Amino acid sequence: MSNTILSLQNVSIFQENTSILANISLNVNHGEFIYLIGKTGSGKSSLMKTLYADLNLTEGEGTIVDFDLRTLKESQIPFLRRKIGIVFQDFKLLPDRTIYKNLLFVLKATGWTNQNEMDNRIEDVLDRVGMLDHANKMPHQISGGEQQRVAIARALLNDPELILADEPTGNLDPQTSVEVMEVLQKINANGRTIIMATHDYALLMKYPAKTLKCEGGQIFEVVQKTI
Ligand SMILES: Nc1ncnc2c1ncn2[C@@H]1O[C@H](COP(=O)(O)OP(=O)(O)OP(=O)(O)O)[C@@H](O)[C@H]1O
Repeated sequence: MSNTILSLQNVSIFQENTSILANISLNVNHGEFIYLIGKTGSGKSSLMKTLYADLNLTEGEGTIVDFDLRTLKESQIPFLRRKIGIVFQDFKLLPDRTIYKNLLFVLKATGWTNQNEMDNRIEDVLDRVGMLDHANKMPHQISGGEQQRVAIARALLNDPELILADEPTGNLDPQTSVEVMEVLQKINANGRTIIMATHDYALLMKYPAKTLKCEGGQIFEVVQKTI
């Protein structure tokens, strides 16, 4: 098996015909933790969206968790999304149902049918993020940090090889950010690859890792002291 989980070659990314990132190349190996930084509007979210096929890849070559982004068909997107866990800044939990039912909804939507297996899986992922005791609460009954833990649990449901986290601590206070980061670190220590877009330089300093910066339509690796 190749050690590469993500490869982009000479990729250009557009939003409504405007070039956002031009002719970029990057390679991510299994098990890496990668930060993606850069000013507002520099293209971090556009890159993330390309990786989870919310934006079509129209220029260059890209493969991710063994899917070819250039030739990916609409019908393959659900299968790609099962191998990628996505975590957003604003959690995106369904407000009208409990934590348990939020997770059940995702399992059913991704093809699970056996009730015992679904219950075991939900218990497992909630336990991993320390939220097992909150399964029957509604999203509004838990804090932002707890909602983000649940969102991470949701991303883990299908045991993805790669987690894409787009500013996962953007709505959290510094202490809660550290707690959520500890969860992501643990997931990475268990062998999962994580790409995390962030503006939180305090976290970068506390948890050093390979850092890629979007700037001027390009993406390049930076060493921490020059950030
Ligand atoms: N749906 C869209 N339609 C048109 N233009 C868009 C769309 N989404 C983003 N853009 C533009 O693409 C550029 C890159 O935006 P993007 O969201 O990728 O940046 P970012 O680095 O993630 O910013 P932030 O740190 O604020 O999240 C910006 O100029 C933005 O206005």
